Amino acid sequence: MLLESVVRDLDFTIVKGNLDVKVESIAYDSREAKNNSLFIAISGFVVDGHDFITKAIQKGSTVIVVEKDIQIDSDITVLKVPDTRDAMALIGANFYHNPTKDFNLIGITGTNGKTSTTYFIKSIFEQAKRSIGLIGTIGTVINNNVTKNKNTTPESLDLQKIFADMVEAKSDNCIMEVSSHALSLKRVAHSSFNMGIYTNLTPDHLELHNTMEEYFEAKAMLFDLTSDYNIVNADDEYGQKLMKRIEKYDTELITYGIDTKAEIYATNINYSFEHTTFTVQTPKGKFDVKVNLPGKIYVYNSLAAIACAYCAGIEVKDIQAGIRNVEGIKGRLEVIYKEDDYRIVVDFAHTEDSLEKALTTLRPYTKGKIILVFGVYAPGDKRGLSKRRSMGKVAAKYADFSVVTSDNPKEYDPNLIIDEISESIDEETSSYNKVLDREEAIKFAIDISEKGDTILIAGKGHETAQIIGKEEIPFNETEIVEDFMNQRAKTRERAR
Ligand SMILES: CC(=O)N[C@H]1[C@@H](OP(=O)(O)OP(=O)(O)OC[C@H]2O[C@@H](n3ccc(=O)[nH]c3=O)[C@H](O)[C@@H]2O)O[C@H](CO)[C@@H](O)[C@@H]1O[C@H](C)C(=O)N[C@@H](C)C(=O)N[C@H](CCC(=O)O)C(=O)O
Ligand SMILES: Nc1ncnc2c1ncn2[C@@H]1O[C@H](COP(=O)(O)OP(=O)(O)OP(=O)(O)O)[C@@H](O)[C@H]1O
Repeated sequence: MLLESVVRDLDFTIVKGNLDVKVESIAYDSREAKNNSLFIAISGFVVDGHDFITKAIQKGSTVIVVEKDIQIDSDITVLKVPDTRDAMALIGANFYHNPTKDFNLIGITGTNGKTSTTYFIKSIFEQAKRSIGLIGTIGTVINNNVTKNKNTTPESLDLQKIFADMVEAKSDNCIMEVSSHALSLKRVAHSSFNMGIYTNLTPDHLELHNTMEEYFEAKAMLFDLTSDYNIVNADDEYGQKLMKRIEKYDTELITYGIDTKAEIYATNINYSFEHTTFTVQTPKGKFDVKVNLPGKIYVYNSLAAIACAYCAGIEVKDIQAGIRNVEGIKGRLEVIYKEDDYRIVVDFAHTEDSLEKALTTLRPYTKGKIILVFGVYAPGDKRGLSKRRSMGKVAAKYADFSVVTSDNPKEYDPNLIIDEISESIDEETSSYNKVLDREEAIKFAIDISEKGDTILIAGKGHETAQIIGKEEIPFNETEIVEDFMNQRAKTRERAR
């Protein structure tokens, strides 16, 4: 593609060279630069992409896009823009022929419930025979092929490529999780969203956003990018705030809730561990729904999906079947071992709110004790302290016994992280133990458990690796529990 087309609608100045250059590929990492590529220099959190321009040129880049004044001697084209992250989103959209204009793009944001809601939406759309791609924490799904993403919401250039792949695969719809990082770091800039869905807002990622207000503003940005419908949880305090923020927009606002009467709301809710049934009231009438997951959180998540399907004009029978067909979601209150009323459950809860919700959801179905195995995934320095303390408080309040262990310590000292969580628990109760190694922590929890207990292994959910230092170490909680239980059964058999 000619550079002139690649930079269409971009705000830039030509530092040197001209626009009559053929661009064969685009890179934001010098290691990915190829012959006749355009390299975009991003000022990162760790390093500065402007320091890798020479490397990119050595690898064949012939166009460089910068946001800083940089001396470049090579005989190439250099463009300067106010913000290279924003420029990358527009350049990506241009290079891949604006794929989001060719399908119905639905974005979902909020602290918790995004992944689960996307799975309900996907199932409903498929039931209605509408093709749909998915982008989120579990990966990208196109025609049921799953590929992993580095981030929940990929970098803008990668995202535009995924959108283009979806258009090529003839997906008419795309449901994607939009993280607050993505909104702040312009990963979804220049994408045309038809619908935006808001779930809830509770403390998380404050190392990037500093305050809840900043965090809210980041999430709210999604609703500046939507054209047709905004779907908002009316029971959520920040949802109410969002509704006020967007009330003047032309986009139609559809609310959902349980405690607040909203456009889409649930009544007659009946809970059991295996499933929840309720009646949904909509402006066009009511119908019954069955969700195969326990607790109020999955009523919310299915309501968000129902509101989305309602806006898309999907028939009631397809909505009902679509929700019912979701048998369970990997790593979301997933029972990985069961013997009578004894259960071992894996859940992706990794914030104070989700941990509280997971523990309170399990409580009514636990005859004995709830034993919680958890760590905290947050920067191991001062920035992660409040998360460690508040998750410690939740554990002390809602679990009967906590085994404090490592989550993804990354480059931080896991012992310090565990000590800080434990200090917070210790202010309330002495019912906890520290076990550094996560596998040993799981085994310890099983060893101290009794009939009727529930063990909740929280934090990693569907993940199959632990990040220690810079290494990703395979770590599969389901396999660890299965192997350990098999071994125990054999040992007991031999002892008889
Ligand atoms: C804080 C954050 O979001 N960081 C993202 C950011 O990294 P960064 O700005 O620190 O990049 P950097 O390492 O300083 O490098 C700067 C630039 O130099 C380039 N470079 C670097 C080295 C080199 O040799 N050559 C070169 O050109 C890099 O490619 C980059 O363009 O840009 C990178 C490239 O796009 C992202 O991969 C990276 O996500 C990291 C891995 C991350 O952990 N992000 C998390 C916090 C995140 O985004 N999470 C959200 C929310 C998840 C949730 O729902 O909870 C998500 O959407 O995943
Ligand atoms: N509506 C909800 N409100 C509060 N907590 C929830 C809700 N739905 C799910 N959870 C809890 O949050 C955890 C993560 O859920 P899910 O993966 O759906 O959220 P997410 O928003 O995609 O999270 P992430 O962005 O971190 O991937 C679940 O394992 C569960 O413990």
